Amino acid sequence: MLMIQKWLNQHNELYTSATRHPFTLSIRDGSVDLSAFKRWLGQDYIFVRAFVPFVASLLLKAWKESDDDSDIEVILGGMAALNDEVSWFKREASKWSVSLSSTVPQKTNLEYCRFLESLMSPEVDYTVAVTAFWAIEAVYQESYAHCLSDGSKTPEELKETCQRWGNDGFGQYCHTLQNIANRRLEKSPEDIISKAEATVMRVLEYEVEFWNMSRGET
Ligand SMILES: Cc1ncc(CNC=O)c(N)n1
Repeated sequence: MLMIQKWLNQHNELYTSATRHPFTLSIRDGSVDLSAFKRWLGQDYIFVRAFVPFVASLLLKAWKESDDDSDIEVILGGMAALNDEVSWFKREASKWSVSLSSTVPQKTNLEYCRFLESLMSPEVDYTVAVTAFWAIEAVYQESYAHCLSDGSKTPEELKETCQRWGNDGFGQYCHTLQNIANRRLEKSPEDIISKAEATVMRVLEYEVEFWNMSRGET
């Protein structure tokens, strides 16, 4: 069995808490509190700005370490999507009257961004970093695709947000990332596999906490 599938089975509870979080479930059933959505929007813009240099560092690792040239193209495609995403956040924030310049990063966000920064170190193996990248993207893909699936009552004004990460193209892209990660993991020694697994767990925990921020209790 492929490594990522094995981990998802083993850590199914954690994976489900990230991909079926009360915040995204509330979008899906239409009960979402719009102030929670706005809080998420402001915080996620800050996260995405830190995510760009992480992906740049991953591109550098792929160029130095990858055994397959097409990895670079996949990651570069992810970068291009982020360029578009940054513009989208600005437009969306103005639509919802969220001031991005006065949004203060919450503790969880700062911690998640610091964790990303730790993964940018040249000491971190390409296999570990690309596996983390897959996990970060996959949580959003699964969470938002669920908001568009059969029986969802997602409010019209939130459908574009769900489409951004829930569309089929993004799903295909996540699948490609998963294939890259599995290919690398198959060829990796035990210590790298353990590090990658622990990193995926950390990502999932941070993603749960990130959704929790939408509650605005802190
Ligand atoms: C906290 C978090 N995790 C994953 C993503 C999705 N990747 C890029 O947009 C995101 N925007 N925010």
